[in-house]
Amino acid sequence: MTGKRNDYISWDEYFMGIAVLSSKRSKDPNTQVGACIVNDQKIIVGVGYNGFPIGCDDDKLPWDREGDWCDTKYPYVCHAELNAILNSHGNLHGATLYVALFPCNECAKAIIQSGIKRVVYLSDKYRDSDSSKASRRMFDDAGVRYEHFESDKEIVIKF
Ligand SMILES: O=c1ccn([C@H]2C[C@H](O)[C@@H](COP(=O)(O)O)O2)c(=O)[nH]1
Ligand SMILES: [Zn+2]
Repeated sequence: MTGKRNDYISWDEYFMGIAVLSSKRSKDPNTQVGACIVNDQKIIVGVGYNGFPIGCDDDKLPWDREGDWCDTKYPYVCHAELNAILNSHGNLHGATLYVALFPCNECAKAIIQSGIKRVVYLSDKYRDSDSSKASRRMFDDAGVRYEHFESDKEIVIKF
């Protein structure tokens, strides 16, 4: 056989694959989110997933979705996009964020402020929420492009 193989994955599939793999580290029982930031040289400059802050015990803080706000996960969980930004090194201006879930309004603010200019997302399950509407509004104003990830590939990892 001669020549290169042609069933290799695209850059978008590669980086979204890393975002999805990162989500597998999440301990959230309902929604696992991973994020991967890539600079304009196609170099990964940050990864993250949703979880409690460093030093906060995942076995002690709540994972509930409902009840008294302080007894749910929401006030404590650090979102995947924010973790990826906080974990990043180097300049994020013009970078692309690959993320397993369309960013909430709080993450949208951090994305814009960090200089990220393109967001590629997989799930948009909260599309009709006020938070998603606010994110789209801010992205549109700030000139951040966002696009749904499309692929017909299946990537299986077996260890
Ligand atoms: O922009 C976002 C929005 C949400 N997340 C995280 C935060 C939570 O851990 C889950 C959402 O939980 P639900 O049970 O689906 O409400 O997703 C994130 O990382 N980034
Ligand atoms: Zn968020």
